[in-house]
Amino acid sequence: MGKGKSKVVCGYPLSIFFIVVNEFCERFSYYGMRAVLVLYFKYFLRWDDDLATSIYHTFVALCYLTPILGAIVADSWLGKFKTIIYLSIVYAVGQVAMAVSAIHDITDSDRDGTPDSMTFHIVLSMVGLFLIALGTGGIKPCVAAFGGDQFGEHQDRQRRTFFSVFYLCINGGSLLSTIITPVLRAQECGIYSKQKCYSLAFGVPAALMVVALVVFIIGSGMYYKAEPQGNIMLDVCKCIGFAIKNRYRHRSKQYPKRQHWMDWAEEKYDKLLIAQIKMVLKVLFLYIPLPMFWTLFDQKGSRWTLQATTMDGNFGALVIQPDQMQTVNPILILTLVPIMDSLIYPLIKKCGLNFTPLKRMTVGMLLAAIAFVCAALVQIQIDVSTKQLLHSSPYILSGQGFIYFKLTIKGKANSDSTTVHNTDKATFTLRSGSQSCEYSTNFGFGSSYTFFIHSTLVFGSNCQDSVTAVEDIKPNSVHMALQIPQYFFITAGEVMFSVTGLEFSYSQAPSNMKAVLQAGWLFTVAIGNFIVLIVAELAKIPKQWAEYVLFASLLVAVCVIFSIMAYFYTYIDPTEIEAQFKKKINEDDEDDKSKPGKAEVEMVKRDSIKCHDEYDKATQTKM
Ligand SMILES: NCC(=O)N[C@@H](CCC(N)=O)C(=O)O
Repeated sequence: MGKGKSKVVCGYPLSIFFIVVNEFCERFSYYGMRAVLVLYFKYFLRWDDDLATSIYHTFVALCYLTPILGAIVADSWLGKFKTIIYLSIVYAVGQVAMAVSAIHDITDSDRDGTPDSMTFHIVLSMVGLFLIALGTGGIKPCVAAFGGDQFGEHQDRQRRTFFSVFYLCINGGSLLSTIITPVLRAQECGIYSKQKCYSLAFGVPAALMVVALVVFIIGSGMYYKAEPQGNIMLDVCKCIGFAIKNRYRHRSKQYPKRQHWMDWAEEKYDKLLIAQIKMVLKVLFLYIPLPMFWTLFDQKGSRWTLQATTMDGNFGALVIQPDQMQTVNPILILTLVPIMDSLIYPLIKKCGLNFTPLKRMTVGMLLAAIAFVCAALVQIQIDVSTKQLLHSSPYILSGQGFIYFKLTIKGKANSDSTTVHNTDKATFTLRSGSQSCEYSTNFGFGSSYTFFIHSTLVFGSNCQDSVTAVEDIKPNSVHMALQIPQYFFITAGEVMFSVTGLEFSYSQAPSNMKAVLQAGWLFTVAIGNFIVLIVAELAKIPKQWAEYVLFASLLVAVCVIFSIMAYFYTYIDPTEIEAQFKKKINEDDEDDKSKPGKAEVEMVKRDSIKCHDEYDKATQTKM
């Protein structure tokens, strides 16, 4: 059944239990730390919003670039198992560095509650983040591919289920940590003085990373560990370089054409390697349009959260903060993945439709585009209902015996600033020397008020009558629940696109390049994030709804291109192709030994024909 020494439970190798638990803990660690990172920059390191945002996105982008490094190390040097162990240690050290960097007491020699040497905290946290990006990115392509490796050749169904469960664990970990770490951060802790407890908010993810590592090591005896097969990336680059050079040297018409430009490497390179490179190039070519999906998907954390700040988060007993709306995504993932796997896909199959991976991914893209149309409609609703400036208070009342102050009620979640939460009855204390009095009022989410305090105010008495509140900006009236449809569509799209793509990247990769192709898949996420920055910077569309429509249209256009490319894609079984190649190569070697005088040029031609035959035989199914 499975390939390792693992026991088999209900048709699944027991070893994958350790892999999915490891993933759960690792994702808890990653998303938990990420959830409070911007607030740490802003309120602990005292950075402004722009610097905090830029460093945050640079960190996320780095997390999706380092998978290439991890994959190269795994596939060509250490193997996936050792790579996961070593990089998990690097990762855990990074998380611990973050936790330590957030202990204000370390440099708070005057014990006033603020660090005295910010440089120490900044340097330590940057080193921590670099190690985390190296660790999380490095192990990411290896863990998924290592899980896939545990299944035997005839366990396609189980392997597909594994990738779904794997995705559930990612989102289970992310959901829990996104709820828990902000709560931990809001606690107060410290030795000399009590401050917001970022060290605890980073410390718990660090502990979870150690748990992830321990769980992974416990499963050690059960795993199937494929041996690394030399510096495959270097071989691939050399082989491609040689094919291009050789093709250029033989550009004259007198040389017969070859079926594929990579066949020009045949004079020097193993036919198996050439076939494997062809497989990888085919999939990488198909990846070209994919970043556009991530461009839309990753705006949940930016544009959609900003949109939520202009909405009403009052759900009766529960007041939802704008950034908490993001938890709708993992909640929906946990609901939709089982529904899709056990109901929708089998139903589609029963109807006789062949809903292939590439068709699923195409539908996933369309759903993401629909999500952005929903976001645009919500935005129009917000724009219509919004925020007219009712008064320009300073001009109305200057010099009339009033002093005034302005208060904006922001929909920020648990920020460290003095935030008055939606529908809270806020109480202000007005002081003059030792005298004071209190003023209370109710606020609406997103509203802005100017308070006029009469200069004849008598302290000691109730100051309620001496303060006049004027509403400058109306409270948000469009409810955050209206974001649920866009979250639903983007998450349904994610299930079809991302879960399927993860498995597709594994199943279509040659045995020695599984992690490399996973890294290629993750690289599309990094590119997608860069596109957000570029489009947001260059397009500068004044209306937010129009920007949403632009992104939706771009994705639909890209989706059409992808569906055409997918139509011409032929699914392969890399294991079968590799086995056939190895067999043929052995037969040829035997042949050559028995016929030593055969002309070399004839041999190249014959092998080339066989090579195409094997490849063609094994690539029959279309989109
Ligand atoms: N719902 C978020 C999620 O599942 N994220 C996954 C996949 C991210 C990606 N872009 O590939 C994760 O591994 O964090």
